Amino acid sequence: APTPPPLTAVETCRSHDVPLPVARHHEHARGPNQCCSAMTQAVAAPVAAVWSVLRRFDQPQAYKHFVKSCSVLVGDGDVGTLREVRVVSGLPASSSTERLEILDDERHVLSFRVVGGEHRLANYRSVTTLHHQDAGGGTVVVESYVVDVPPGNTTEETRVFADTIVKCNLQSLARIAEDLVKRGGD
Ligand SMILES: C[C@H](/C=C/[C@]1(O)[C@@]2(C)CO[C@]1(C)CC(=O)C2)CC(=O)O
Repeated sequence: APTPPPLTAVETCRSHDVPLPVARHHEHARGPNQCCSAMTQAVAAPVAAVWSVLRRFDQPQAYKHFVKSCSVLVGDGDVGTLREVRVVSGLPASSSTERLEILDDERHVLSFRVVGGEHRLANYRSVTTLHHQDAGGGTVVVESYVVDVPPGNTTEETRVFADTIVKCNLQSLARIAEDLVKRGGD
């Protein structure tokens, strides 16, 4: 059976009863040769614990296992900060220069965009938001992105590639935050 069309970010948010105002953050203007996607991750830890890991723009390697190292080129960790990410071997990438676009400690919204580097995901921009799960005190993470489809790849190939990395990142973020809470939130 043909793969179903990917849910739009707003539909994804709706499907996880994420309040629509938050879904607004995940509406990306998609150009003709771009692809976008959105996914969610449940975390058995409070929003504050997940946010404490997610918000560290200078330390993505805390949960992104494709990142070998990160150095801050400009800024102090707030909006406008530029980081240079070095990537593990085995990916069609070696480095990425990324700018922090949104860091909202009240509404738990983080967004960055790729502004350079040696890789194939030109103009990648993502938005990640955290939501309190009504029952159980856990967290739902919603992450969406928009990216150029590289020459020689289809939209679907691009989406599968980026989705796979984002899913790994979100699963790792969930484990790290859950361990943090188990260890007593040190
Ligand atoms: C898909 C996105 C990141 C991708 C990369 O950071 C990169 C921009 C350089 O290396 C990668 C890990 C893979 C790649 O090909 C393009 C997920 C995220 O980190 O938030």
